[in-house]
Amino acid sequence: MAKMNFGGVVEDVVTKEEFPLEKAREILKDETIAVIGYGIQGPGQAGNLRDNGFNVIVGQRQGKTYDKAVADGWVPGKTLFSIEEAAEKGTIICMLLSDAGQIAVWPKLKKYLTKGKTLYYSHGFAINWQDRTGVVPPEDVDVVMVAPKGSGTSLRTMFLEGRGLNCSYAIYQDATGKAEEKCIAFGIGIGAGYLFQTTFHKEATSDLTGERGSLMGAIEGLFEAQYEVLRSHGHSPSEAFNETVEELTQSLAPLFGEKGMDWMYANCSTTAQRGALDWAPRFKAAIKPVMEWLYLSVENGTEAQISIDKNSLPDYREKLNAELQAMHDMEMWRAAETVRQLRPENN
Ligand SMILES: NC(=O)C1=CN([C@@H]2O[C@H](COP(=O)(O)OP(=O)(O)OC[C@H]3O[C@@H](n4cnc5c(N)ncnc54)[C@H](O)[C@@H]3O)[C@@H](O)[C@H]2O)C=CC1
Ligand SMILES: CC(=O)[C@](C)(O)C(=O)O
Ligand SMILES: [Mg+2]
Ligand SMILES: [Mg+2]
Repeated sequence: MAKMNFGGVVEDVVTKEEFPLEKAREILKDETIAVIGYGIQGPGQAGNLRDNGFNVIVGQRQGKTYDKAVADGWVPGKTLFSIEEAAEKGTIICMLLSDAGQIAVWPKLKKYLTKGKTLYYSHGFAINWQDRTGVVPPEDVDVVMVAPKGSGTSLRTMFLEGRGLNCSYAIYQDATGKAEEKCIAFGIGIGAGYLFQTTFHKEATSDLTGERGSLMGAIEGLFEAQYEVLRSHGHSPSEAFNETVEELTQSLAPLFGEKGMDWMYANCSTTAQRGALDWAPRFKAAIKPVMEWLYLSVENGTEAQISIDKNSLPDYREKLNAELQAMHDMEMWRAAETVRQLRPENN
């Protein structure tokens, strides 16, 4: 553990310096890691673990993603199995099915959680809302979590670029006395940037807040509101899109990603700085009550229940795809396609 100061608050975190890959390999050398589910996180975690020299198998039901696993080099009968076969062979069972899928398969899978095995999650969902999910692990298994703070797609691409995606980790149940070292070793194995400690409860609530908030929901709401106001006042799609999204992703967000918001501000005009400093508190005041509403809706289980109900419907995928298509078809995101096409590096 390294003690690091985060804005005046000291936290214990794990980095590859105190916990190198060789140590992680040593800790997990006798384990068979069974990655159950090959959607978004599955390929990222399984691929990184395999490339890092761990003993990994994949369990996935037949269909398009099974074929993707084959295309990625997982060999049927050797490293690629049905969900149940993989769960039987694995000593670390990684629940990387969708959160609703985990509820559906739990009754079939729990019999493979024999004494001393490890049940691994990348989200606090199943355990934190166990009154709604029905997931109650046997007492003689370790239950741990490493939650990558980003898409499984980025986990893989950042690994291939020699970078790392930050992850949180938590221990829910330590039956063997070795849950924590296994958990951290796993996090290093999947290519974490640094690892910070949490609980299943804190991960689940912060994650659902973040994705509904600034990471996905709030940012789309912000973009749509500004784009529509600009368009309704006679600005062209090109102007509205560049002032709302393109400039942010291509010029300004990389600046504050690299050296902080004040540095991004400092690299903009004094006119922009004056206005942004005046308007930031107004947006904060308008948005904060919605954030409190969101947090409450997560904390009291409403958001989890909506996800469970909607994502357990037999046609959830068609319905989700239709909603994503409607987003794709919005003028703003169609304008985006032309803007991307016009990036000099794209033509
Ligand atoms: N998508 C991401 O990048 C992130 C996901 N997570 C967590 O990681 C876990 C996995 O999430 P994703 O990779 O997004 O999952 P996903 O939605 O991509 O689904 C993974 C797999 O689940 C299988 N599946 C779904 N329902 C099933 C059922 N009833 N029976 C059998 N198989 C079923 C699908 O075939 C799919 O291959 C979740 O706990 C999620 O909250 C955490 C961080 C980021
Ligand atoms: C990518 C991530 O961590 C999210 C947004 O929380 C998720 O995909 O659930
Ligand atoms: Mg997340
Ligand atoms: Mg999430």
